[in-house]
Amino acid sequence: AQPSAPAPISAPLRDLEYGQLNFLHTTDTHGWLAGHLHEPSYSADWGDYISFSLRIREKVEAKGQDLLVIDTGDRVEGNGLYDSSIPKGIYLSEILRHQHIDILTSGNHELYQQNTSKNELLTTVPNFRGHYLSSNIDIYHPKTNELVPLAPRYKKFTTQLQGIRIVAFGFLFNFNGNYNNTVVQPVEKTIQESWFQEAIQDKEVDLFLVAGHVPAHSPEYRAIFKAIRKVHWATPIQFFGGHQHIRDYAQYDSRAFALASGRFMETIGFASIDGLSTSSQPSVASSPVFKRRYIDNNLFSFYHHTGLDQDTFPTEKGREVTQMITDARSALSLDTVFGCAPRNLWMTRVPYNDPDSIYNWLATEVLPQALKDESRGDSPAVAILNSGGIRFDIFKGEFTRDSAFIISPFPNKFRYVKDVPYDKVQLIMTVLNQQAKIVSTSEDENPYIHELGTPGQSHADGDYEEEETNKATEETRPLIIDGAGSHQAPLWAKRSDNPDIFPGYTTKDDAGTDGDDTIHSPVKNYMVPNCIQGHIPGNKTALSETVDLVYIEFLEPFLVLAGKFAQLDVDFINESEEYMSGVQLTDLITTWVGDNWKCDE
Ligand SMILES: O=c1ccn([C@@H]2O[C@H](COP(=O)(O)O)[C@@H](O)[C@H]2O)c(=O)[nH]1
Ligand SMILES: [Zn+2]
Ligand SMILES: [Zn+2]
Repeated sequence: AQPSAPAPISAPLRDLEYGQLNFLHTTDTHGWLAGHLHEPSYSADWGDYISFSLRIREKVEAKGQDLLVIDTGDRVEGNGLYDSSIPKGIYLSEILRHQHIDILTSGNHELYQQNTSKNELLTTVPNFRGHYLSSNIDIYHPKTNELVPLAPRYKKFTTQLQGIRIVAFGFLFNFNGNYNNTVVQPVEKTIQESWFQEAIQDKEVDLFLVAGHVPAHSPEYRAIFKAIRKVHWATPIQFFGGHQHIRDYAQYDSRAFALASGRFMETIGFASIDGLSTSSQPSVASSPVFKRRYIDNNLFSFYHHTGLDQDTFPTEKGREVTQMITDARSALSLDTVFGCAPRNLWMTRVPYNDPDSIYNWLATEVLPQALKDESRGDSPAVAILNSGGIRFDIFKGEFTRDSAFIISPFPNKFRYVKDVPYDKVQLIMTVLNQQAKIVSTSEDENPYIHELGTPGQSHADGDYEEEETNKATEETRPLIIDGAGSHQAPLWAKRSDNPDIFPGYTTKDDAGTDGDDTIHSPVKNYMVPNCIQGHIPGNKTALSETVDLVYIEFLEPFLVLAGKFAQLDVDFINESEEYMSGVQLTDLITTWVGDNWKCDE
């Protein structure tokens, strides 16, 4: 039966512009497959996304067009649905696999821990066999210890309906923070290898598709673009990227574009290309036309773009996956409440030293009050955290087991070295927060910098003033509805008369300012330093000349470098010891919340 027409809802949405070949893209989902439970604008879950892609497929295939679904990595670390199970990821892998993904790749987060990359090799790659590509990652096979590609380097395939001939690759940016069971080869070196050179020599190609956990604007993608263009001066190239947690679209030339689709299941990226050649029509007269759209991940947008409604939109598979997510969250007790936050605490909505900054809260309350190694007696300490280790805001209200993993998912412990001159610690802080100047070896942006600070931000000039960004904002967040579950459309979606425009993503990219599907008003945002410090005890003036230098272990390689610049004669790797019996930041936060943030009876 014909689905009934959707209820007319007046709202400021831009439509999708379909083409001969269409794409849906996710990146940096970091375990947020339940969507955002407190933010209606991003409240659709992986089950809804499955329904959405099935419905879009029906729509485009009815017109004889093709659809490809892409994911570019960082699927793990960042949400209780992944991080709270033992072992990590057991529920997530099962939920993920129900989406049909045509091309997927690994991010850096799949490689930090030995078990995570092992799980990619033994579970995710087989779950997506024939679709998972890994052009520049090798792994020591856990059974044979042989160094093998994590997944096939590339593939050539032909689209179902039109016979568009595609050569696809799957890259990771030049990452060097991986555990030593994997090897990431720099992109620039990989593209000189014979398999890549042979792949791009193919003359019977209508499109090169480069999926990767690589920023849309990056030296890595420019190198791949140049390598392909050396052989094919006009063949269209569509890149999909990620890692910076931003919406972005880069134009390399009139036939080569790169789309990056945000983070944390806030965004479903859409791209389309018209005017491609095909196997049956190998030459076309006109130039291809590329389009892009960033879809806010909520049911209101999904209904709008599919032309369906709450009765006609859901698919059986989508409903089943939504149920799987609900069951997994319940099995993992993710709604267990540890305390109630008295106010919102923001990552970038306010300056990092503002009373409403999450970093200020950590530096002045959590670290001084909860981080203390009793074996160190009265020794004062300075504890250093990388801002990038804090992943999300805290909302006023219930602070749950899920919240703890959302804010601090990493299993990093604290380490320390004794009796470090206080002035050297401050010098180290200065060095860490100006890392860009010190480690940059070329004019290109150095990916090393991204390994320290808050994702999506560059700290090159060391200033932290207000700047406009395209992130979601506090004004979006008052839409939080007490007690609301997921599947909530934005509040304004319910107003059919004169919809308000709420602040949110207002993306500016190489194609202009019309990329977002939902029209928002812009917001301001603040830069965050690479690292913050907390004084233990908290009173700085009472510090003696030397302190214990405590740091989150992720920082150790950066401290080695910064220590050299500060002329501190400390061997961090051999002289440091575990602090407070190996407590992790997540546990520290949970304990502090339980002790300090009581819920009203
Ligand atoms: O153990 C870890 C691993 C990573 N980080 C931080 O994560 C970001 C990178 O995250 P993306 O999602 O790839 O952008 C990096 O800036 C590290 O600061 C960490 O703190 N601990
Ligand atoms: Zn990420
Ligand atoms: Zn990443």
